[in-house]
Amino acid sequence: MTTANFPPLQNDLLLRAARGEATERAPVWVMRQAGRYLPEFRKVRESHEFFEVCRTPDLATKITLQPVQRYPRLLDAAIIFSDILVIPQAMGMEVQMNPGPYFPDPLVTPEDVKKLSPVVDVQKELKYVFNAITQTRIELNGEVPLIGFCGAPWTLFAYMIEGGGSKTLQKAKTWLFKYPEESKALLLRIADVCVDFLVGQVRAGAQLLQVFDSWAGELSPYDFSTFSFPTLVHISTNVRSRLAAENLPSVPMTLFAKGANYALGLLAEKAGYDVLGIDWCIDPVEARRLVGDKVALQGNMDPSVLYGGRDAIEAAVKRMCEGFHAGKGGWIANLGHGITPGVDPEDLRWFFECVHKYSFHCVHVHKSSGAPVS
Ligand SMILES: Cc1c2[nH]c(c1CCC(=O)O)Cc1[nH]c(c(CCC(=O)O)c1C)Cc1[nH]c(c(CCC(=O)O)c1C)Cc1[nH]c(c(C)c1CCC(=O)O)C2
Repeated sequence: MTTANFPPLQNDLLLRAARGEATERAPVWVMRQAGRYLPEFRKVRESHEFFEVCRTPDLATKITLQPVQRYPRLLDAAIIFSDILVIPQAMGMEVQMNPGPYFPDPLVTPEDVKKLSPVVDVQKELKYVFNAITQTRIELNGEVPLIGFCGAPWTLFAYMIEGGGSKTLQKAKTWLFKYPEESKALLLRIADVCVDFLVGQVRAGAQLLQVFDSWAGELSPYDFSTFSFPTLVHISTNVRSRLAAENLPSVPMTLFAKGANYALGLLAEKAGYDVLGIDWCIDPVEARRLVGDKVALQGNMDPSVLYGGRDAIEAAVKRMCEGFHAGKGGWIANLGHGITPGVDPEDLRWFFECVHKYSFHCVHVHKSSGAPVS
């Protein structure tokens, strides 16, 4: 099976919105949509370890499809079931999930970089992700596009040094400020693995790529532009040139730099992504003002609104739709971060239904009256 003979795509709302084209309503999906809030996901996890699921294409495919099957005609994208931490594993580090990420042997000083594999054969090390993507593309049967992803170098660097989650990122920041040159070298080394990984995902069948810089918001604007931003540009530039050189589809690219709302103008202007994801700490109108019409936006309802019941969800979705539709440019409806365990799957269904209802309304009114919606 090659990319050319996958089943034809029946719903291209996501891809059109990502390219900034007008859509009849906003496409919608949610980060972590195949996850612990779903009983069918937890059922699979009862008998399989987290990374075992990632490494077994049958299981990764099954879980990727779970939300698509549960919410037929409501969901406009699938995202491959995997984790950002497969890159540190491919670079030679051990990572466990118990229940959060845990690295038994993190990088403590720049000396430890020697412990990483000198050359990473991404095609071999992450073949299981590529196989899962190809299998999912086949089983999706063209229903919705499939998103591939990776972690951004700064976020991965932080995990590799902290050895897991952290409130202050004290160890990772010690590296940045004490060993800036060694830090930049390691960040670029991770970025090169990201490039190979993302290109491989498109070769395997991914139709849009998202880079998650989940810890971008922990950096000052200066440190973000010094340490993270150059690696994000490295990724977008090299992925695009490699896709062109290898005659692969030029898929849209999304960057979600969580918390880096201070950098939205810079990112829209110079990072080289088609879509910028935003969290809930910025108003959609303000985000659109900062990025102009250069990129599509993705986001941004606070995931915790999903705990607030139907009226709260409907009001928040309506407000979000009005905010995003008030400006020009593409919009992909999403949460401002991943969906959390404990959300009732029926409340997520309601979120999708509200996006269908209100984003249609906004576009419609906008077009027919020529005036922004009140
Ligand atoms: C930081 C990060 C990680 N992983 C990821 C990020 C970036 C997005 C973000 O900021 O949330 C990305 C990720 N992780 C997972 C996906 C799958 C696709 C999807 O549904 O979006 C994606 C895109 C599955 C997962 N990754 C993980 C789970 C839950 C683990 C389980 O099954 O027990 C899932 C479904 C575990 C994971 N993986 C990670 C953490 C911190 C945790 C534990 C805490 C948590 O669950 O949020 C690292």
